[in-house]
Amino acid sequence: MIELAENRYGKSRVRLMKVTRHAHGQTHSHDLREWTVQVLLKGDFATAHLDGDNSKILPTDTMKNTVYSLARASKATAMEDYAKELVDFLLTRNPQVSSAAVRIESIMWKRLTIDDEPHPSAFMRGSNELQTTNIERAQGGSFHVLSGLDNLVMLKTANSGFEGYIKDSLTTLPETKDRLFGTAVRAEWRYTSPNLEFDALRTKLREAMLCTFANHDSKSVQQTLYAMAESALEAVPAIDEIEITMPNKHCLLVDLSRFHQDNPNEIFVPTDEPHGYIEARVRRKS
Ligand SMILES: O=c1[nH]c(=O)c2[nH]c(=O)[nH]c2[nH]1
Repeated sequence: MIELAENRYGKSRVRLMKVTRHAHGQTHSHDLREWTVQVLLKGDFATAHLDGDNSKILPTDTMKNTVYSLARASKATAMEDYAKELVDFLLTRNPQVSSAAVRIESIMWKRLTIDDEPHPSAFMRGSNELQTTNIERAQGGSFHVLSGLDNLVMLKTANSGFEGYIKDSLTTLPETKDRLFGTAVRAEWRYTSPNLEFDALRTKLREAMLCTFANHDSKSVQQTLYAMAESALEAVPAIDEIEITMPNKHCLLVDLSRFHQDNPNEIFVPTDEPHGYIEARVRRKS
């Protein structure tokens, strides 16, 4: 006997750019947002899978159109608030849907500075860092808000060592008090309420993590990751849990002795693969 265990469907990689135009007399200024949206629905779709009956299927093409139409209508500035509107819209119009989830990844655009002045309508790509949110709600239930960031690439050239680890017959790694520490942070935190100043909290949380990364006297990636999580939980009381992933993007010291040169931690080979993979979820004790 075979049965349908679980299913969900929706539209992925819906790319959207929104320009908000502010007019101030003769002058103008624009805000720019670029989002990649995913919509996923769970519900009563068994007959579609089992019988080929699409009568309960909202086409994913319609979901894509909904993303654009609601983006036009929405006054939300934080992507969390727009995602909530999208979830509500889909649940209200589709009783066959038991829960709706929206994920948004926001691309970093920065305003150009020209002649020391912020330009009203020209932007540059800030970095490949993404700001993310996942909003989910069941029919009649409340919102679950998980926000985060991805690919926050950072490196520190001091205050990082790695010593005192297990040594066995396969150990080749030398102990070091002074190494480069490069990483690309992925983080996801859970808000305890769906009604918050999401943009301001995100800024505060991100700043706290950056500050800890920069200033931490690191004995390992593990210790710094935990310290960053702790500082995020301290900076933003409205979250109760954060998961952080930090690859250890090794920078290997080049042996220059073959050329009768010293190398006092100046010349490295940056490597991507293989890399260490460190992950932890840190939460408030209940
Ligand atoms: O910070 C580190 N943690 C490890 O677990 C580890 N393992 C390793 O080879 N180098 C490092 N660095």
